[in-house]
Amino acid sequence: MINKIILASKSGVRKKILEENQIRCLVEPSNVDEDSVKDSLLKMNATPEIISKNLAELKANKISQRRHDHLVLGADSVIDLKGKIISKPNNRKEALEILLDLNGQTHHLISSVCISQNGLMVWNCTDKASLTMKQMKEEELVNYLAKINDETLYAYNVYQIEGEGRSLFANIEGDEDTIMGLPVKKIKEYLSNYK
Ligand SMILES: Nc1nc2c(ncn2[C@@H]2O[C@H](COP(=O)(O)OP(=O)(O)OP(=O)(O)O)[C@@H](O)[C@H]2O)c(=O)[nH]1
Repeated sequence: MINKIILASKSGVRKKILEENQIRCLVEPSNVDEDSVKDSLLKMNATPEIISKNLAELKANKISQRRHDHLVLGADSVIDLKGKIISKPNNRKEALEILLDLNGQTHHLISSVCISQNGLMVWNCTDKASLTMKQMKEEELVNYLAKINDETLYAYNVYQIEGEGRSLFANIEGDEDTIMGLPVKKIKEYLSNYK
């Protein structure tokens, strides 16, 4: 069983999820330019799932190319609303627009993971959760946003499922770890069988 890998992510949440599952990790963020990758993939009509898979692989391969001594894990999470990718807001006006788009609708939170070795993908997985938002008044959404600080809003997008965000939803199907950015059960299974 491998229990020490490199996490190619600046996400403290992902590190926490790995450590809570007895997977020790060294952190080396990839700092991949996600927006330019997304833009070029969208020009090729890539789906949100394809975009998240590609970003996870780019992040893992970039670090793995210079760290041949470890397995490297990259990850990416996207919101898929009826086939349209919903990226993180750049300001509070955009955050409210996202919430209004998600309002009363069902969307998917897709988290993709890639494990690379010597600069190449050796394993990957993608997991989806389905979240149905309550039909809320705009005023309620404004009041909700007022409770979310900038750091959380711009790091995690418009909801933190383990926090205030849960109150937005009428129904949630799927793994909470996946929603938080890491389908850790599948990762554990792979690493425990790694030879
Ligand atoms: N705590 C929490 N974090 C969430 C939730 N939903 C998404 N996230 C985090 O939001 C971020 C999604 O953005 P990504 O681009 O996948 O990752 P990142 O944080 O920018 O970090 P990199 O992997 O370095 O790109 C990740 O850090 C996820 O862990 C949630 O409900 N709760």
